[in-house]
Amino acid sequence: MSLEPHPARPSVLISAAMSVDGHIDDAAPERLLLSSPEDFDRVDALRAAYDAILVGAGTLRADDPRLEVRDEARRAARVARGLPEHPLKVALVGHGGLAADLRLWQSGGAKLVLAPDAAVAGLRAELGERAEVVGTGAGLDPARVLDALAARGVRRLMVEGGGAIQSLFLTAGLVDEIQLALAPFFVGDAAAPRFAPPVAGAVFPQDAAHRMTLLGAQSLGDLVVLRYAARRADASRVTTADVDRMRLAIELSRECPASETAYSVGAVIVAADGTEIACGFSREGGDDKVHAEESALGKIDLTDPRLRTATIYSTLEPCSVRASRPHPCAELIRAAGIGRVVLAWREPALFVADCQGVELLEQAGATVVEIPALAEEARAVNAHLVSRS
Ligand SMILES: NC(=O)C1=CN([C@@H]2O[C@H](COP(=O)(O)OP(=O)(O)OC[C@H]3O[C@@H](n4cnc5c(N)ncnc54)[C@H](OP(=O)(O)O)[C@@H]3O)[C@@H](O)[C@H]2O)C=CC1
Ligand SMILES: Nc1c(N[C@@H]2O[C@H](COP(=O)(O)O)[C@@H](O)[C@H]2O)[nH]c(=O)[nH]c1=O
Repeated sequence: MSLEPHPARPSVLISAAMSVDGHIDDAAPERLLLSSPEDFDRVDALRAAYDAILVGAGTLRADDPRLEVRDEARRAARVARGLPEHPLKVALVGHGGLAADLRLWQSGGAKLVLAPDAAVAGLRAELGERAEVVGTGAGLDPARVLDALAARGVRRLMVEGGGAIQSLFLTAGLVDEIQLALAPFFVGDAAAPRFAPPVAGAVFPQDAAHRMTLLGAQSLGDLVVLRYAARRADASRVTTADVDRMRLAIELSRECPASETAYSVGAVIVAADGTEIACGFSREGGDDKVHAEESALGKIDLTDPRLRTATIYSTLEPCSVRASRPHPCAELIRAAGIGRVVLAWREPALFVADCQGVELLEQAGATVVEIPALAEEARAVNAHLVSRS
């Protein structure tokens, strides 16, 4: 576990072609061409403008794509700008099982396979020199995928699909723009893959109350290409639901066994759909060292996919150093993949001279939100300590 600061995450474009009834392919084994030649040329120009192109394992298996910049002049223009001929080709893979003779491996340009740590050894054995294989931790958190790409100098990422990967980035609130080519026909098969299918337990931030901004609609022969600013989730805003959940965390903090040497803190972890995942409080369960966040995190399954879009509420700023345990709570929170942290009260200089919990979390890419209106209530539970500070 480490909390290295990371360079800015790349901007993310989702590019896809869809039938008017919302499908990105049919159910037949051959790849369905939704785009026209002019539209494929538009996609080629887009590819040439990006640092990396990403697809999921499902697309690799179904379509066997090359993901190349086809147009020679565009490749030459990239080289003239000091770039490689082709953008970095990135595959997100969950379990392995990629054929050694996929066209991607024979095609030009560097290839990077990102996979959960558990799948890395198998993929390296499968692929040999065909692609670099890098582990992303316990699962495939899209924010960590972006961090890994940022560390390789990727500033602009084009996500080409498929459906599961579109939903993964969209529901994580990590997409800046969508370019959707609408093909003038129906697929008419419920078994056919659809654009951005629903994901259990996840919500799309671009809902009816948060409509996307139309950037343009271009006619291209019989297709129309829609461009939307996808509006990232505004995670830095305090919502009414945040206040309600922080009040719950403050209630929990009142359950802490009394201590003269440690704060009483409550913590609640909530999924993006509002479901409570876990909660905890300081010194819970007879463990006189356990912190509230640590206690809550200790009750969850760290592979739970809801964590990547979850929020943790803590009445006190998560700790940045600990004498009694190896990992401070700021580190535990990021290691769990939780990207949003809401707190009521910054840690005063009493037990630790200068708590850096907020700074550590922000450096690690988390969004930290304070609710100053509830600070006094959270502090009051600790009045016997802070009256001395
Ligand atoms: N019309 C268009 O513009 C496009 C259409 N397509 C179509 O999309 C279809 C493929 O889409 P789909 O089957 O959804 O596959 P995807 O390409 O979206 O890949 C999904 C796979 O990605 C891996 N993965 C890694 N991390 C995650 C995660 N956190 N969540 C979900 N998946 C993860 C899994 O691999 P593993 O199986 O190893 O666990 C999973 O099976 C094809 O029919 C293709 O033709 C694709 C691109 C563009
Ligand atoms: N079928 C379809 C798309 N499919 C996308 O194009 C990829 C294939 O790229 P290549 O290797 O260059 O042929 C494929 O894997 C998928 O990402 N894209 C589109 O713009 N329109 C389409 O109709």
